[in-house]
Amino acid sequence: MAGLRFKICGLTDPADVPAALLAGAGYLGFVFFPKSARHLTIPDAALIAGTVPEGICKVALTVNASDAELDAIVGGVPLDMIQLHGSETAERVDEVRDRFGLPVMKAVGVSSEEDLPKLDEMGRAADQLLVDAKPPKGADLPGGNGVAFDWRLIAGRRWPVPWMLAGGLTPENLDEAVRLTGARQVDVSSGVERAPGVKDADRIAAFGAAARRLG
Ligand SMILES: O=C(O)c1ccccc1NCC(=O)[C@H](O)[C@H](O)COP(=O)(O)O
Repeated sequence: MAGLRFKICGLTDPADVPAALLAGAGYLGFVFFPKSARHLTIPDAALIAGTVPEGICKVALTVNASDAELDAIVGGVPLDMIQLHGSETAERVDEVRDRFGLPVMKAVGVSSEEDLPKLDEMGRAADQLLVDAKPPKGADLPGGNGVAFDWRLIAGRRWPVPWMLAGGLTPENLDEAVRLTGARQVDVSSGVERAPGVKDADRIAAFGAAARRLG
């Protein structure tokens, strides 16, 4: 398989796009979740996504969104994929794919072995899996918390669809995370920020360099 592909998630500024592209990102994520510091309005997301060249996958990240909310997002922003990051069921994954005609990436939070069957279930339903850390107790956000899970839990596990490792990744720990899990796609948000919702071009470049070394 080709080199390590990565997604920079939670872009909030138009200047984040060239930084991510220069680093070699293959996916860019836009967060639609008002409690998040990375939340974008539809016009702001349209402005940023509109600058992304063809061939780079633009992902809308939503949490238990209704059809009406998804209608507004998909109707207002140029997108290539929908990420479902809430408690959506396999049936909802199918519904969203059918209604919007876009591939669906389903996020599953992992903190113990008990979470692994969910990965298998969603690996049969979704077009891609995002294998993320479960949020800490009491967290406001179901993802983007900058925490990692025990990567050994998924060592050697595979699913029938492409999957991405996420949760607490940084330029510094990417090597170990990939070595332990065998991931060929990864996702990062907090690890390339200087403050919640504020991406750091130098850290994005460092993440891209770490990904290239693993490619
Ligand atoms: O990033 C957010 O603010 C967010 C809000 C609500 C649901 C999910 C969210 N992020 C999901 C992602 O795909 C993150 O990139 C992923 O959880 C990894 O985040 P991090 O641990 O901060 O690198």
